[in-house]
Amino acid sequence: MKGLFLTLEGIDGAGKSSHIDALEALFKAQGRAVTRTREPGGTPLAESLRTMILEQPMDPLTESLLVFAARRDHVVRVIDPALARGDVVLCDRFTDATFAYQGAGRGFDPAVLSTLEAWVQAAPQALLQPDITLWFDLPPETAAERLAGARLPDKFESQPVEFFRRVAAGYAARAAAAPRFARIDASRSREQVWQQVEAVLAERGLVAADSGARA
Ligand SMILES: Nc1ncnc2c1ncn2[C@@H]1O[C@H](COP(=O)(O)OP(=O)(O)OP(=O)(O)O)[C@@H](O)[C@H]1O
Ligand SMILES: Cc1cn([C@H]2C[C@H](O)[C@@H](COP(=O)(O)O)O2)c(=O)[nH]c1=O
Repeated sequence: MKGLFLTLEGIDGAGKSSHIDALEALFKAQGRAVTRTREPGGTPLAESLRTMILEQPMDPLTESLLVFAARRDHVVRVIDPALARGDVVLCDRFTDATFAYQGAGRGFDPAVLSTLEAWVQAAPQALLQPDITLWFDLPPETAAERLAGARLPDKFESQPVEFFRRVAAGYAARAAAAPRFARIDASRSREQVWQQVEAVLAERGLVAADSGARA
């Protein structure tokens, strides 16, 4: 069976992670093997880099290089082998996050990011890209309200709302340019958000219409 690469994207606090358990259950109920992972991270080396990226101040080029270094290790050790086995890879963030955060958020040159992407995601036929990207779209003010008090903010979560407006605009631009994006209105209740996720997967023929899984 052909592997399926599904990524979840959105600003911090958009509600992505709240649906990963249900996504895993949904695909497993269809008889699929699932590899769950995240970025930055997903391998011991990439998780070490994640700690640096999320905790230490650095300039946007350093940040971009570390994010792509982590991604290279992740792609080679986890994502490529899982897709070759025919797994569904559920990845909490991937390269769209780099264009949104380092590109739109930090103002770093997207042409340099595209070059790094080409090196890191090089594949025999074409660039490795997600088959589908669930984009959890939520106003930054609502995300900030949801995150307030929920956990200790990391380097990115401590950024002002203007930063997240730019990140959100970055995601919107990526989504407008690539049909693999499916916009999820993340301002709804958890149940309504999950219903949108299920509907999108069914519309795209990735799961059976009435799968029975619940968020
Ligand atoms: N639909 C919803 N309505 C209200 N609150 C929600 C909803 N979905 C998630 N939340 C809450 O919002 C907060 C952020 O959710 P979650 O951790 O899933 O977001 P995230 O996109 O994974 O964030 P991050 O990328 O920063 O880890 C959590 O406290 C979660 O319980
Ligand atoms: C992949 C990737 C991530 N980031 C940022 C986005 C988030 O603020 C954190 C990851 O935290 P999460 O709770 O696991 O979502 O990292 C980034 O700036 N660039 C990237 O490429």
